[in-house]
Amino acid sequence: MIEIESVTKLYDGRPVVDDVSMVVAPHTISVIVGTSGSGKTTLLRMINRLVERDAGSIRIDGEDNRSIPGHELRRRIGYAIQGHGLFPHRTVFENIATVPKLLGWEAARIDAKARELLSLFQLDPEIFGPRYPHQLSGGEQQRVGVARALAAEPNILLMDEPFGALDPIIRAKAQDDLLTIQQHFSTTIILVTHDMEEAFRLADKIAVMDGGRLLQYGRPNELVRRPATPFVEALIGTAERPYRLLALATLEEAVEAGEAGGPAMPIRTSQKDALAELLWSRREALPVVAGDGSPAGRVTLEALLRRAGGTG
Ligand SMILES: Nc1ncnc2c1ncn2[C@@H]1O[C@H](COP(=O)(O)OP(=O)(O)OP(=O)(O)O)[C@@H](O)[C@H]1O
Repeated sequence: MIEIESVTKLYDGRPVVDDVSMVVAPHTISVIVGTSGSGKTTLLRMINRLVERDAGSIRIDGEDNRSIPGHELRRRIGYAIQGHGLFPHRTVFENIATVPKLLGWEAARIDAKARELLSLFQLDPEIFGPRYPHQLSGGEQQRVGVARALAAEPNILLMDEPFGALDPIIRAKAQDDLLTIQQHFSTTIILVTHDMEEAFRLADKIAVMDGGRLLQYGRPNELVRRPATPFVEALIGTAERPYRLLALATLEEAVEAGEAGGPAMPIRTSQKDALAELLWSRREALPVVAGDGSPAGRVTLEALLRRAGGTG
C-alpha cells in the first residue's frame, strides 16, 4: 500500500505538486493523467525519493519512505521510464541483472529470474539474453526496461510514460503484457501517461492532476459518470463517454436470457467490442457463449445503447 498524504513539492517557491493525498491499494494499478507540467513525474519520483518532498508524508506499507534505506527502496520499488534507460554497453541479461547483483543475489538465482522475466515478456532468453540494446527493436527494448524494473521482485512498480514511444499495435501488446505480469506478481503499479486510452485500459483508479493539484482520484467509471470538475470532463473527452463506459464492462453484465442468430461472442468480450460487432453485422442481438463455449444467452443492441447512455 502506498499512502500519500498532503504532499507538496516547491520549485523556486512555487508548488509543482500541491497538497496531494491519495492511497494506492496493494495489487492495484493507479494511473496518473493530466496536462503537461501538472506535476505527474514529480509526484511519482517523490515515492522512490528521486525527488524529495517539501511537506507531507509518503508511507510504503505503513513505513515512512524516508526511514527506508536507499538500497531497500530500490529493491522494493521498481522504476521504468520512457526510452527504457537501458545501459548500452551491457547485454540484456546484464541489464536485467543490475539490481539483483547490487543486492548480492547468487548467480543462479539471477539467471533464473532473468530467464523467467524474458519468457514472460515473450522474448526468448537464448536469443535476446546475450544481445545488446542496440540489437533490439524499440518495443523489445521497452519490454526489457520493464523486465529490468521487475528483476528484484519489487512489490511496487513506478512507470513514467513507459509505452510512450511505441506504435499503437506494439503499445497495446505491451499493455496486455503488463496486465498479465501484474496479475502474475501481484505488483502494485503507479503509471504516468498522457494517453487516456491507456489510462482506461489499465487503471483500477485514475488520478487527474492539473497545476500541481489532484482534481479527482477514482475508478474509471466514476470519472466518466461523475467528473469532479469541467477539466476532468474535458480530459476524459465528452465525445468518448459512451464508448469508455462500454469498454469498461464485459458482456457478463449485459447478457440476458434468450437466443439470437449469427456468430456468438465470448462472455468476457467488452461491451464496446460487442456493440461494434452488432453495428457492423447489422444485428439486433447476438448470442453469447461462456468460457467453455456453452450458450450463455444473448446481448441486444438496445441493452448496449442503454448502457452507453449511462443507464441500464
Ligand atoms: N528540477 C526542477 N527544477 C525546477 N522546476 C522543475 C524541476 N522539475 C520539474 N520542474 C517543474 O515542475 C513542474 C512539474 O513538472 P513534472 O515533470 O512533474 O510535470 P509532468 O506533469 O510530469 O509533465 P509532462 O507531462 O510534461 O512530463 C513543471 O512546471 C516543471 O517545469
